Amino acid sequence: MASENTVATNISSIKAFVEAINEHTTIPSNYYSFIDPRDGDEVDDTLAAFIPVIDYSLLTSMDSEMHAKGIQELGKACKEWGFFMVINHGISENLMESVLAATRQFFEMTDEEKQQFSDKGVLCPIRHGTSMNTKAEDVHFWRDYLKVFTHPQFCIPNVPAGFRETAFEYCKRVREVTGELYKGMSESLGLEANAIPNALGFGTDFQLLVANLYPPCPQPDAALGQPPHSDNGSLTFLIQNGIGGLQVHHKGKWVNVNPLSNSIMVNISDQLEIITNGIFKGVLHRAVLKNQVTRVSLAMVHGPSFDKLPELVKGGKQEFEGMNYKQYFLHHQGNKLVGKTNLDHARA
Ligand SMILES: O=C(O)CCC(=O)C(=O)O
Ligand SMILES: [Fe+2]
Repeated sequence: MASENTVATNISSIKAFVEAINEHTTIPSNYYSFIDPRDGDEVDDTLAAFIPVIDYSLLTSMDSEMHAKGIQELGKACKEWGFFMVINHGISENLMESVLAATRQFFEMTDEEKQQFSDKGVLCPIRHGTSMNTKAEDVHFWRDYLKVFTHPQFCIPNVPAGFRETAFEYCKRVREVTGELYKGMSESLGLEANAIPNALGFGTDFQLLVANLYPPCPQPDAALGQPPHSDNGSLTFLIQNGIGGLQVHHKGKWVNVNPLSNSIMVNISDQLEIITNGIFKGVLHRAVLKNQVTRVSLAMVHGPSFDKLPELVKGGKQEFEGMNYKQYFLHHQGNKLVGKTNLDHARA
């Protein structure tokens, strides 16, 4: 039995750790994110009803009034929340469920089967591991992950059966929606539609699949699945297995996200904040835990082309220094994630 005084060392999978403990009442002390449960962290659910909903069919509409309405709503969401739910995106519920099921099956493979994918470094195209960055962090997180490069090269493993095919289709569809959102965002800033796609090198852009597994946690109020952070790319798409856990930070409060059925949660990330000179905000977010069920989420991170220096699309006093995305990615993934401090690294 784990006790409050236990410091867990060498946990290479929190899933395996949880399965090995039959009776557990406390978590290892180096998983405590909060001294007192959720110490000083106010959750305000009255804000949840105001989370922006973006109707994708408006953005792609041939009707100019409808299109303009979609653009206006998208721009507002990017500026005020840095987060929204997309509806009517045209990606079938069946595909979303299949890719989540295949992801879950990946984690359900034996430790021996997963061993070949164990994390060997940030630039490794397939890596399976636990927490966020076990080498750099003092506190660990109740999460196992699989991270795979999916564009320009598609590197999904051949196991479990069907994972590669389903993920290929999902990644392709999500990238199409990303391209349209980039165009809509450009227009919302009064720029021509291709301004953001061009600034990010869309075409040879980077796409990363991040699968997250959060096993049941005996003290869900003491630990976190992921700490408060912003994502390193430009736009992240998130779906989950029907179990909530994402919280976004808005106006100084945490807000639980309960996505509308068949919607995709989208967050603005650091690279869009950089190229818009801070007009769009990368949202601070974190993952909280449950004590009875396993949560699976699938984040598709979209970033600029790896070797391109993303270009500024909005003028004014430049808030950020140019840094190519590969450098930024290495910095973000190779260090401890503390809020949005990685963005400070790119500040002018
Ligand atoms: O699982 C979640 O709700 C959050 C995932 C996330 O923030 C990430 O993978 O970057
Ligand atoms: Fe994230």
